[in-house]
Amino acid sequence: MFGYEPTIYMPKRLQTQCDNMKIQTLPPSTETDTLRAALRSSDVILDAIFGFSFSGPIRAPFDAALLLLAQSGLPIVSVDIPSGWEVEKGNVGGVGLNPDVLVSLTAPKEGVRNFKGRHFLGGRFTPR
Ligand SMILES: NC(=O)C1=CN([C@@H]2O[C@H](COP(=O)(O)OP(=O)(O)OC[C@H]3O[C@@H](n4cnc5c(N)ncnc54)[C@H](O)[C@@H]3O)[C@@H](O)[C@H]2O)[C@H](O)CC1
Repeated sequence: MFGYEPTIYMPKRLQTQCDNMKIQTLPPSTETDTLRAALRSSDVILDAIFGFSFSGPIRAPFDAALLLLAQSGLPIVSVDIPSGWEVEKGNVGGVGLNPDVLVSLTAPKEGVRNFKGRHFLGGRFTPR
């Protein structure tokens, strides 16, 4: 896909598209072996697990998954809000990822006000 070989963890509603495009997927599981193996052969994590509807405490299997992602040492790019952060309060539970790059969608969310990494704003903007 554009020269990349993505592996998608828990694609949920995108499973059909992934199958059609022959993109490797990892199904929901409390076992972390497949995710751990995929991380070993990855260069970067594109984090889009949770967005602004996340509120703690984090439930399984995401607790173990987020820990693995954080411990992988790979660069992380988060979409809209880092997974595990609450939209208004930020990383209050301390379980959230700490990405190198954040791409906020439409508008930065209050919870990332003190985010210190590279921060981009993306989306569709309409003129007044
Ligand atoms: N709608 C808009 O105007 C915009 C939306 N944006 C982004 O779009 C997605 C919307 O995704 P949504 O499904 O509403 O929310 P999440 O991605 O956060 O996923 C909800 C999902 O997570 C589960 N969950 C919540 N808390 C926990 C927890 N503690 N442990 C485990 N699982 C949890 C919940 O059950 C749901 O299944 C979103 O990314 C927005 O950020 C843009 O902002 C653009 C405008």
